[in-house]
Amino acid sequence: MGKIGYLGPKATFTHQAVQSVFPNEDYIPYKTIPACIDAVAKGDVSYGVVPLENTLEGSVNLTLNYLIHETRMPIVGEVVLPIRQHLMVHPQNEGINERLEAVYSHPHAIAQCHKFLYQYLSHADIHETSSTAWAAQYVQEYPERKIAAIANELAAAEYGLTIAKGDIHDYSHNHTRFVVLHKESDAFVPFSKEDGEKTTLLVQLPADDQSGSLHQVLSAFAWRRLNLSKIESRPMKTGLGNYFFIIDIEQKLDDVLIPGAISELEALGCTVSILGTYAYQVME
Ligand SMILES: O=C(O)C(=O)C[C@]1(C(=O)O)C=C[C@@H](O)C=C1
Repeated sequence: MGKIGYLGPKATFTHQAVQSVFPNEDYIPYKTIPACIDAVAKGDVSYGVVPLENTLEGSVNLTLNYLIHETRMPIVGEVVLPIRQHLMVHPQNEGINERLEAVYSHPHAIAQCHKFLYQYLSHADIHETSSTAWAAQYVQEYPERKIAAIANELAAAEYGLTIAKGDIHDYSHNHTRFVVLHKESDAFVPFSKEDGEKTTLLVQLPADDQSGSLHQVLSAFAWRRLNLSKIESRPMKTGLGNYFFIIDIEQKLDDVLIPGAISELEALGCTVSILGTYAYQVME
């Protein structure tokens, strides 16, 4: 299977996603999402796993931007995990919640707990880190400081922290989609079960902006009865008002329908790239 890269350090949510898809393999943690994607491109690891979207916070922009603008690595699989966020402190600081001076975590985790932080910890400074587990490790290293991390149970155990308050995410339906990347677009992913299939397209509208262009794009899918599960616009970074559209279709690339839709979009003057065609697994 080769080595599997992920957004580390040990005990991030991404680490959990990796373990659920690739049990008992060699894992390599990377400090950032771009470093993990580049490791796949350079062949330092065979597969890379990075977060893509959260139910409460939406897309992980860093992942999307890097995959679109910097290093196009095919998506070969997706895993969806339930996300439970906990507030954790060094055991020496148990019971000091009201006197906490700062809270550390990944921006997405902080955003998932906004209401909790506003209600109970508005006196504390909030610091963003490259991952939740990085924040937990930092709290472990500074027992003399009155600080906490927001991270998962695995991180509390890995870094010897005490959970001061469990399940602090603002809405119970909290899930994150993680994508599996590989240099070969048809690489095998050892899912224990498959819950569905998807194809992700990147569509650029014709340069001469005309009324109804997006409507025509959507029609190409609608009359073929291709169900879409997501459409999102992302800046092309060429000027205000210039966007790509990322479109998820609820099926794998076939011989007729999706190629037909792509040809129709190209005839309309769109530029279309396939970011991946893959199966996904939903973990309980
Ligand atoms: O920091 C982590 O533990 C991650 O795996 C990153 C990440 C994210 O980017 O969304 C993954 C899942 C949670 O939604 C919060 C953080």
